[in-house]
Amino acid sequence: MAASPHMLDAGPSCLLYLDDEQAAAAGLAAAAGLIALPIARHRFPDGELKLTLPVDASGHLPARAVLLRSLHQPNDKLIELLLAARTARSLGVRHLTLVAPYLAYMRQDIAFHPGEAVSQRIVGPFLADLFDAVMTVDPHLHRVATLQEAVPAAQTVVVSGAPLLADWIVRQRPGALLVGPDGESAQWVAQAAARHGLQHAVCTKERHGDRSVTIALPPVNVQGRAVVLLDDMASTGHTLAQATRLLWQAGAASVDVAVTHALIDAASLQALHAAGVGQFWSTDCVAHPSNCVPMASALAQALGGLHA
Ligand SMILES: O=P(O)(O)OC[C@H]1O[C@H](OP(=O)(O)OP(=O)(O)O)[C@H](O)[C@@H]1O
Repeated sequence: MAASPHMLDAGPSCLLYLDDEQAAAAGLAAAAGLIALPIARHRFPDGELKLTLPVDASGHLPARAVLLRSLHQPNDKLIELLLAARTARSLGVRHLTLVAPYLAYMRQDIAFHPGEAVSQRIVGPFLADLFDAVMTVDPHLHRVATLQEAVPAAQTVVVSGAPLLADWIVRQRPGALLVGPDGESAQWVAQAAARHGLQHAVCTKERHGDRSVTIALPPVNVQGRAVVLLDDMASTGHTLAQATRLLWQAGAASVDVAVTHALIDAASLQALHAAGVGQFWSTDCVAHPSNCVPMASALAQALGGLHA
């Protein structure tokens, strides 16, 4: 079936997803009123990938489509996006939106040493070349003001997990003190605190290496307070572990953690608990046992705005 102007006007009509994100796709499709269609994957013995897109009886896809792919552990996934997006175009998709709840390769935004690849400046345009629009949640854009700068030439939409994390936190720890572990987290901590009239403060952090950071607590009295550390992501967990130790030393009554992106593995999470973290909560941007805050409704709402 060839794409008609009517179909283009009708908004996205399908949500394409890879087979390991069936649950996330079902949630987003239901919230957004889309039909979820799986892309089948086959890995050849030599490691190469074959994708098969879910075409209709005449071998086509709808004129508008959304591709859901959260980009944690991203290296294979970037090849998937390349194969899927180019194939979708050849099968009739004229407007293609990437929904990447976690957007990878945004953290290296400058060359810290001569010769380093500035990944954000390479992966962002790569995605812009494949997709008409790119949507993500709380991207890590330290020295870049907007996602549009990182992903030029595509329409960009940023959804925040902070309000929904705040709703969760206030139910679990009413009256908590929200603390951000570094300057960049201030944007999310302030937003979450304002939503429920919570007190908040932000640490300062110096990063020395992948697993080495120095943190200083803000000048706020944490004695006897239920503290919730709020950040965009936990990866090795060293940032949150160090902040947690300092908060306990300063007399906090409890320290829990809420993050948008739970990139942390089981061993690092265990180390975080050993450092004094009580509960560890996350949105479902990255599938993880700690997921307790679904993002489907917020993403669906943003998709509606994108295609309105
Ligand atoms: O769990 P971890 O391994 O500690 O990583 C997570 C931390 O890293 C990121 O900040 P980062 O230090 O990269 O901020 P920067 O952009 O200021 O370097 C992120 O915002 C977290 O605070």
